[in-house]
Amino acid sequence: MEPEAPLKDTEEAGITHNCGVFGCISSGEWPTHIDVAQIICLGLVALQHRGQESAGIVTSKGEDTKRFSMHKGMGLVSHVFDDHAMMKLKGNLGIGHTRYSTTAESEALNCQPFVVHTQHGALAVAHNGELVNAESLRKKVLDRGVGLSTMSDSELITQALCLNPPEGEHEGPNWPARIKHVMKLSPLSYSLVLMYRDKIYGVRDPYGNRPLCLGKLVPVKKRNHIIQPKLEDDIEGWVISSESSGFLAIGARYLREVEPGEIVELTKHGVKSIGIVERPEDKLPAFCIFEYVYFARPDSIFEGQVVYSVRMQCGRELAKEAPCDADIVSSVPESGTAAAHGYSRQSGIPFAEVLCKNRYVGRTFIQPSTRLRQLGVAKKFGALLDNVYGKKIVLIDDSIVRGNTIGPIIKLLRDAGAKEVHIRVASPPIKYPCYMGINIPTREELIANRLDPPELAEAVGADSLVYLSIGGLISAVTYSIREKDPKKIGHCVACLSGQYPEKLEW
Ligand SMILES: O=P(O)(O)OC[C@H]1O[C@H](OP(=O)(O)OP(=O)(O)O)[C@H](O)[C@@H]1O
Ligand SMILES: NC(=O)CC[C@H](N)C(=O)O
Ligand code: SF4
Ligand SMILES: [Mg+2]
Repeated sequence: MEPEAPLKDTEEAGITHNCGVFGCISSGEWPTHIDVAQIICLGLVALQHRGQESAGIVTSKGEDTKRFSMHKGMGLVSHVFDDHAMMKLKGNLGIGHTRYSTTAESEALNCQPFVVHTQHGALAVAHNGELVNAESLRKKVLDRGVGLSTMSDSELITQALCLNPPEGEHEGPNWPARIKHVMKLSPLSYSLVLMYRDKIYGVRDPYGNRPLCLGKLVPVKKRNHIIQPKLEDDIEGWVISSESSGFLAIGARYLREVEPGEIVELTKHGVKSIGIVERPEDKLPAFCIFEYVYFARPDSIFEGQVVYSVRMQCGRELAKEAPCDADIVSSVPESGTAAAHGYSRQSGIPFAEVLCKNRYVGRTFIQPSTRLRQLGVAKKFGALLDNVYGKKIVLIDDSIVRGNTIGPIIKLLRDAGAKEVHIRVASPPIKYPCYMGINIPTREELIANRLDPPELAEAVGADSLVYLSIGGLISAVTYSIREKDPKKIGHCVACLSGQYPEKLEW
């Protein structure tokens, strides 16, 4: 059967937009022997999946409040940071950013980190998230008679940090108090890294909506290809990052997550927690559940668990909720694969690959024109004929958003001789917009608002189609952390349920 409605007027696939933030500070004697800018650059490469529009790095020697070295530009990290750019970036500490725009245009003006000159010297800020009350905060800042040069909510945060805290300041700037003040003015969503003179601050909003974690840089001694840390006191520095995925690549060891509402301070002497801004009493954390489902790299760690293992558990839950009589379980690579392995283990049906992905075509949504985007899926996959021909297949994908991807893939499999194709989706139907840093299509564009599962199955040419339930997703995500204090566990599922962590301003 030819795929119908979901493929009309298609533009892109998936849910888009996030950002990556990264910071690094060297320990011991300054000037340091480690190449801080290079570490940040590699750290950003490992966060590239979070943002591919622009990238920037700001470094500092840590002795001067007036001067930072900075390089920012449009495009991928490897494109922005050529040898010439890297030469400019000297220093003992620095922060970096890789961006997908949410609140202002994707153009050079809005590249991050933002640098602002305060009454006490230069401050650099990198932000992942989106302020839910940007409008009123914007008004507050503008009412002080200060101008903003962009529409970016990240620049707004930077300027809001220039406001003196209500209790005033006596001996120079009190950054922790300023940060707390801004956190009280805006509850979410942000994970921030800030640099002022010889310090980096890391900040996670009180709901912990966006991820942020800490690592330590250990000396790299290659022996049998294993990175061996020497003694504890040999630590070469500290890093802070949206995800831990890049830590091994830069010789860093995972330390811990920054807690919801926590402010941490990184200096040449170490990392310390300098305060927590609490949520309202009755509120649980609201960590974005789609970090587990789709955004994050599978080797990252959130809440003490590896993302890949959580995705496998989603597949197990799906097998319990939506069993299927089939010859093989397979996946839509990349993000659906871990869940397919979980489904296979739970059901006892063997896993086999049915699609070969062209690794040089990136996530579908980054394609530049409508025509190329429409061709996206076809450009991206080929069918593995021997695994497909005459088979009843359960095909797992992590999510269905606009419904652009799944129809052409089913057609590809049928053309290759598949006997039956049953779709199982390792997350629930997405029905509502996100106001916290993720660009989810409009309600009309979201296929789950137009077609229920049997209608969608028919439209995309599947023999059956079942989504994981919200309860099933939450139990997969909390499966390995169920022993933890229940007050410390909570996930945002607003795009699935319509229940937002805070009352929205509009
Ligand atoms: O319903 P749609 O709007 O078509 O979007 C859903 C698809 O988009 C994402 O894949 P993507 O190709 O972006 O990335 P991936 O390789 O990480 O799976 C997601 O994993 C689904 O496969
Ligand atoms: N996706 C993000 O986290 C974006 C951060 C910020 N709102 C911007 O648009 O630059
Ligand atoms: S609404 Fe959805 S995408 Fe947005 S933060 Fe919540 S779970 Fe994540
Ligand atoms: Mg996919």
